[in-house]
Amino acid sequence: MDSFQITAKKVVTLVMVIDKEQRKILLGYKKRGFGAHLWNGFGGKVEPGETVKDGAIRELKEEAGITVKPELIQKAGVLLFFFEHDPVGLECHVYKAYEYEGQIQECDEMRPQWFDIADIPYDQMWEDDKIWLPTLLNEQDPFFGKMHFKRKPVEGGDAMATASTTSKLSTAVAAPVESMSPTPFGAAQPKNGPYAMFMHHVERNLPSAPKEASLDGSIASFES
Ligand SMILES: Nc1[nH]c(=O)nc2c1ncn2[C@H]1C[C@H](O)[C@@H](COP(=O)(O)OP(=O)(O)OP(=O)(O)O)O1
Repeated sequence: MDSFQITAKKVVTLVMVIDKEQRKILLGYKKRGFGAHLWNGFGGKVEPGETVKDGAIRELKEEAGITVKPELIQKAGVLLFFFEHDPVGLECHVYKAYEYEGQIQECDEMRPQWFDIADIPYDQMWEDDKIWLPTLLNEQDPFFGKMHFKRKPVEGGDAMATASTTSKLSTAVAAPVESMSPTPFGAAQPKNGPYAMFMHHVERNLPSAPKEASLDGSIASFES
């Protein structure tokens, strides 16, 4: 486990927008950067001077064009990601929102699209999402998760999606969104990104949401 020891962490956010009535979830296709070519919630680094929640709201606006009021966005959990031989872990604060304002819009980083909750493209998402996203959707939050990743070998068919993945995506149910562009599939794409999940542990139904994780992988404090 020494190869997973971290000495620092980066705080990032992830927002899941859910339409309870229609049983749909808004995901974004990441066009570039960390996690490129995967579907995910909206989020990114928290900037100096802003709260984690404010960072989550800002990233949602930047990446999906929509606004959520601070009182209508709820902390669903914290995930701590460890990457082998990387001394910096990711502390990812996951939020959920059932209401939003504004028009959903694509940006240069993300292409938003609604998916039926029964048809979430887990095979084109970070591998850990299938572990904790059902927890959020089933309202078994707050949760705390620890996920350990190993880098996939560059060669080998396993690390690459095949044509069948492409066709699955094209059948995903989508509600109309302004200014959509086609997903640039065609060439081989990374399946679930360049990392393989090696180990995971999730605690569900916590009495309150974790606020911060310790470098040893435990919960340091809870939201008051
Ligand atoms: N294993 C994982 N599972 C997951 O579901 N989301 C992950 C993940 N690892 C990282 N993320 C998400 C969290 C966060 O929204 C984003 C990483 O934040 P980054 O700041 O690196 O991303 P960006 O390139 O979007 O940065 P910004 O420039 O801050 O927008 O990727």
